[in-house]
Amino acid sequence: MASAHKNLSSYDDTQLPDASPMRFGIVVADWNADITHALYAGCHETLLKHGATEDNIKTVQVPGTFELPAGARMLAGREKVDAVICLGCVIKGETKHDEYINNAVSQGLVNLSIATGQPFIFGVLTPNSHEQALDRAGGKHGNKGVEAAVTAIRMAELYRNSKQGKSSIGFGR
Ligand SMILES: Nc1c(NC[C@H](O)[C@H](O)[C@H](O)CO)[nH]c(=O)[nH]c1=O
Ligand SMILES: CC(=O)[C@@H](O)COP(=O)(O)O
Repeated sequence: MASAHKNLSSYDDTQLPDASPMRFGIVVADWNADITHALYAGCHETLLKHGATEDNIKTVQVPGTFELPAGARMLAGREKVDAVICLGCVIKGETKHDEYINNAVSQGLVNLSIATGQPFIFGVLTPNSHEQALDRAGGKHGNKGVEAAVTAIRMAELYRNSKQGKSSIGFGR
């Protein structure tokens, strides 16, 4: 199964940069809160584990996943952050409602990243069932909130280096 080979929840934490100087935003959707709040816990815990401080993590709650780009834009406009992590869970229903939300949000976050030059991380589950969501929110496929935090730390380093004019980043250079 694809998830078995792509589970960053069991990442090599010795390879991650020190997050102590970094500033993060987390935007979390309250729809399917049993899932998204578990993603949030995994994400927040991982940022702290790598040195981020409580003071340097700003959290915003929005009603649903569709509202994540707007919440992220407001947060990034107000706070000096090195990366914004967006957490949500859209469970497929009978109609194409999920597709409209997922397409809008993924495109919205890409647009924000390109327009601002800042990293906006897509931590949105798009499962077919509640069970698939649980599997990815601390279950058998790990916690995608942890993975979103790992991605945010790496992208925050890239963003901070690039602001300092460091053009050669990665592969030990
Ligand atoms: N069905 C799900 C939603 N729907 C709500 C939308 O995200 C949005 O809040 C509404 O359309 C008003 O703009 N949201 C989720 O996060 N997950 C769902 O499964
Ligand atoms: C996001 C969804 O697909 C869901 O909440 C909406 O359900 P439905 O498509 O059955 O109206």
